[in-house]
Amino acid sequence: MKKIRPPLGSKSNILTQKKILWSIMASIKFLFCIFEKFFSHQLHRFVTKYMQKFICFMSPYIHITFPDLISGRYLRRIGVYTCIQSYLSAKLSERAKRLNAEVVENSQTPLVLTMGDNEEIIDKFNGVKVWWVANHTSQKDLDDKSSLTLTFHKRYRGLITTSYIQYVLDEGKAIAMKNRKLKLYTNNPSDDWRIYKRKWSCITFDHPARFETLAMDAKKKEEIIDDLVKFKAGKEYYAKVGKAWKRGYLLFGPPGTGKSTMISAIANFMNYDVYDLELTTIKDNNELKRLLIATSSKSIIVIEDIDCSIELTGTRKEKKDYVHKGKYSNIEENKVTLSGLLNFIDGIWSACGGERIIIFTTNFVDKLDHALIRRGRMDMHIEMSYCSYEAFKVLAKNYWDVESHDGLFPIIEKLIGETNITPADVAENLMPKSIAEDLETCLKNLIQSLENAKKKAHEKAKENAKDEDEEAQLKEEEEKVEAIENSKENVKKNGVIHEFGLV
Ligand SMILES: Nc1ncnc2c1ncn2[C@@H]1O[C@H](COP(=O)(O)OP(=O)(O)OP(=O)(O)O)[C@@H](O)[C@H]1O
Repeated sequence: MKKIRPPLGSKSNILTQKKILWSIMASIKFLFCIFEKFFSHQLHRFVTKYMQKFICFMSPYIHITFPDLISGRYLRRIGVYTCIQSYLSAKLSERAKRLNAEVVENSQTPLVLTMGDNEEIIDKFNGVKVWWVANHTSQKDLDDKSSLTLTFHKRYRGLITTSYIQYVLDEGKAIAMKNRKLKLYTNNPSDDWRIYKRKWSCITFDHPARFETLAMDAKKKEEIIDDLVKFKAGKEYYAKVGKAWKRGYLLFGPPGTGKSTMISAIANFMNYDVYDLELTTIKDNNELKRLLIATSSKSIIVIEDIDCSIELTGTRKEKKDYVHKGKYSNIEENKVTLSGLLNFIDGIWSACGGERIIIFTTNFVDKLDHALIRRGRMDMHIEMSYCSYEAFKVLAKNYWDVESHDGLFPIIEKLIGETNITPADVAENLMPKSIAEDLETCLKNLIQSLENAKKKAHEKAKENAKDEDEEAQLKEEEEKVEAIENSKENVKKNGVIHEFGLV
């Protein structure tokens, strides 16, 4: 009798298929258990290894894993993992469905969204599809490990390993740099290097100064901004002309004219970290070089009050003479020499890393050795001068959001043209000391300060003139006495000659 088969897709047929599937799976599991139980560990590993190799050989896909090597470190530099994560977060997080939220301290955007565990997202590069998967393994007694795996078809190996990965790294680095908070570094005394394993200590750099709030001549400000923009975009240009990608600025002017404020404005404008180099704690040129090597690119290296930090004739100076009197005040000599500093600025080591700005500040530009500040080393000399009316208007806008005042601005304009006042003093007057102080009170305070400064300058000039007069009078008298003495001497000499003549 002919057996009647149940129709395909019927309930009994599906049940039969399920039974077969279950029995195949059970058999595999059974075989696997026997294999695990009766074969040695080595053989087990050997078979697993070759199974994996076989699967890889059969699969047309390539997998590249990028581990998070520096997870959890205090000084977290922007590494490959961070770059890729930034790229994926910014470009693709809207496509991912499971996200991790992280509160990152050093980021401009405190809440950073990254791909969730085992989340997969697809990216396209020149029409080629790639897959990114985030992995996170948490093992007992071991550190948590995170990694990102990139999968693509082996046909596109060349394109992906050269162009795409580089593209992702460049984009990710730019995004990470834009999002991070700037850092302010200061060098540790070398005796502490071994203890803390760090040459530089850092804190978040949060100075609000910007070029818009900087009170100075608008044309000069524009020139500086143009120079910075050109420098930032100048990677290829510097390579073409064979020059290291760095630029030096010398800021000079009286105290309180905004040299430090300018450095902060440059750092914020360029989005660069600041390395504040304290020369007086450095023992010798070698240490100076090692500190330089430990700085990163996209940074500003600052030496404030360079005239107080080093003997600029090239000879050494006693440490106890320095303004800085700390741990090292008992050290007799600072062995950082002028030639060491010149090497620091443009020796072969200075080229490592690139994209660096070096800034010196001084109140006494004439005291500096010409070799230190010649063009090429300090490419731009910027004079920070006393407050002009234009600069005052910037400060008035900063502090009170006003651009004019019919009664008081013209008086200030006249007085500011007649006397020297630093932007720091103007700023101090414009800042209200209590809630009761309004704009008019502050402007009147400023007028009072300007009048006082004018009076003081006038008295000083008079005193100087008096001193000069007295000095001139004294000189005249001295000359007269000298003339009388000379004539007496001559008479005496002539007399002697005469006497000789007589003989
Ligand atoms: N050009 C300026 N624009 C805006 N604010 C300024 C300017 N100059 C000075 N100030 C104000 O005065 C304060 C002191 O200025 P700053 O420290 O930048 O002067 P400096 O020239 O570096 O002085 P020093 O030579 O004593 O170090 C700043 O905090 C800022 O508020």
